[in-house]
Order: sequence, then C-alpha cells, then structure tokens
Amino acid sequence: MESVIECRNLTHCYGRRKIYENLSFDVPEGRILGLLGKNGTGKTTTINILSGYLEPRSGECRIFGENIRRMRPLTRRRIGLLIEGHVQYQFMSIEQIERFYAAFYPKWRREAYYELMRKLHVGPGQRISRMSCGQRSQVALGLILAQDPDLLVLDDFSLGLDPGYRRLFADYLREYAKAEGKTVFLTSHIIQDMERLIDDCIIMDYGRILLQRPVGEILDRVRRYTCRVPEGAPLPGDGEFYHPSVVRSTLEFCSFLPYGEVARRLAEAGIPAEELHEERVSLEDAFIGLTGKY
Ligand SMILES: Nc1ncnc2c1ncn2[C@@H]1O[C@H](COP(=O)(O)OP(=O)(O)OP(=O)(O)O)[C@@H](O)[C@H]1O
Repeated sequence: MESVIECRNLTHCYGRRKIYENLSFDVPEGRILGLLGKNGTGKTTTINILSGYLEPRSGECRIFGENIRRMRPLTRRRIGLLIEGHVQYQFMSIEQIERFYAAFYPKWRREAYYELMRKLHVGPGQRISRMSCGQRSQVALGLILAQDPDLLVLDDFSLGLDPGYRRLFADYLREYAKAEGKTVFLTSHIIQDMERLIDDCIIMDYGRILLQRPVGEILDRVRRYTCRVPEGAPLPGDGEFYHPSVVRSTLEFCSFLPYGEVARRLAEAGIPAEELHEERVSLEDAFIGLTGKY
C-alpha cells in the first residue's frame, strides 16, 4: 500500500519550547487515520505542518510524494483542509458560498454539498454569520466534501457538533471515503466517534508518539486489569503496565500483555495480587488507560 502522507523525523519548537522530537509516521492510501492526544500534545501543530502553514524545526513531510514546502498547486488542490472548523466568508449565505468555492475547484461536486446541507436541515438562503458554531462546522465540512479531494485533513472536525450530527457526519464520511478510496487524516477529542470512523490510530503523548496501530488491534489487545493488593503494596514499575494506580486496595492498569503474562510479572515483582481480573475496553478507555487520566 502506498503512503499518501509520509512524515520523517519531525521536530517542532515554539521559541525554545520543544513540542516534539523525531516524530515519524505514514498514512497509507485509502485509510482513515485518527491522531489522538491530550490537550497540548501537538495535534494542531502537526496539521499546521502538514498544511504548510508551519515549518518544522527539522524533518520532512511529503504528501503524494511531494515535499510540502515545495508542493505544486495542482497537487495542493488534491487536499481538502479543515482548520478548526470555520468558514471564512461569514457574510455569505449557504448558496453564495457554494458558488464562490465552486469557481476554485474543477472537480467541484455541488450535489455532495447540498446532500449534506439537506441532511443538516439548513436552507440555501441562510447566512453563515447567523448560524451556530456547530452549523458553521457543518457548512465547512460540506465545502470540503464538494472539493472531492483525494486526501482530507480535518482538524477537530466535530467541534461544536451535537451527538446526532457527529454520528451522522462520521458515518457519512466513512461511507464516502471507503466508496471513493479517499485517504483521511483527522483529529478529534470525541473518541467515541473515532471508534466507528477510523481504521488506524496514532496516540500522541507529550513530546512523542505513544503508539500507531490499527484500531481493531487496539480493541483486541488492550485490557484493563484490576486486582486486590494489600495496604502499602508497591506499584508495579513494569513499562508494559500503563499508569498503575491503587484506589481502596484495588490496583488498576492497562496493558497489551495477556492475562497469564500479567499474572507472571506481578508475581515476579513480588506484588501479592489477588482476584486478578481482565476487561476489554472501548477506544476511549484504552486512550485514557494508555495516556493516563491527567
Ligand atoms: N503559536 C504558538 N506559539 C507558542 N506556543 C504554541 C503556539 N501554538 C501552540 N503552542 C503550544 O504548543 C503546544 C501544542 O499545541 P497544539 O495546539 O498543537 O496542541 P493540540 O494537541 O492540538 O491541543 P488541543 O487538544 O488542546 O487542541 C501547546 O502547549 C501550545 O500551548
């Protein structure tokens, strides 16, 4: 499978503050990849680097095989970009902005925009400045789908959308991307939506990528373990036990390791664990388990 996005050894700093170092990842053609991370881990920074707005301190990003700093306009036109969900020309109506954008895109798909607007119950004469935050996000998303880009880059696409519209858009986007072979790179804080939308996931921690794996593999393999431990028992220091904590004599942590291996390592560490219990988790719980609650 060819990579549509290739990032190699990206390092970025704002002034003297390093955000991350040597970040490398690929987004294969036809896949939907979600970039997850706590507040301030550098998701928007990465999207801004990918869009060419920010120059990384070092490293290289290629999209469709071209270095993004020297990308030809024709290649740039193959990328649909949503930056923080908003439309610029807010004085225009739904209909006017559609006509305005259409002029820039030779493959413009008017029907894709209006199909989404119909689903969202917004009338053609409605002015963008008089819409709610969520409705503006919907217009921005409609304008991106109509561009018919080969790659969609969506920063916080669910900003302001209510649960029903988030579900509607996530399902619509997945169906559209799979039917048309589109590649999607997106961020969102609403991880429940990501579980049904994305194929692969990158979880960022402060300064680095914690993991990049298919969502199916994360759901199959990450387990939450709990067991009873005596008062004052030490916390396990094993790097494969993520964020262990004890609350009222119950030790809890997440791990990719199978039950038998966890039991063995606890015994080896001299932790007298009783009633070891494993549980499958949702993507959101896996995210919290792997990155910690705070
Ligand atoms: N223009 C800037 N100048 C200085 N620092 C910045 C600038 N933009 C972002 N930062 C800092 O860089 C870090 C990463 O910010 P970024 O917006 O990329 O995070 P994020 O993962 O998208 O966060 P969130 O989940 O809150 O949207 C943050 O600590 C932020 O304060």
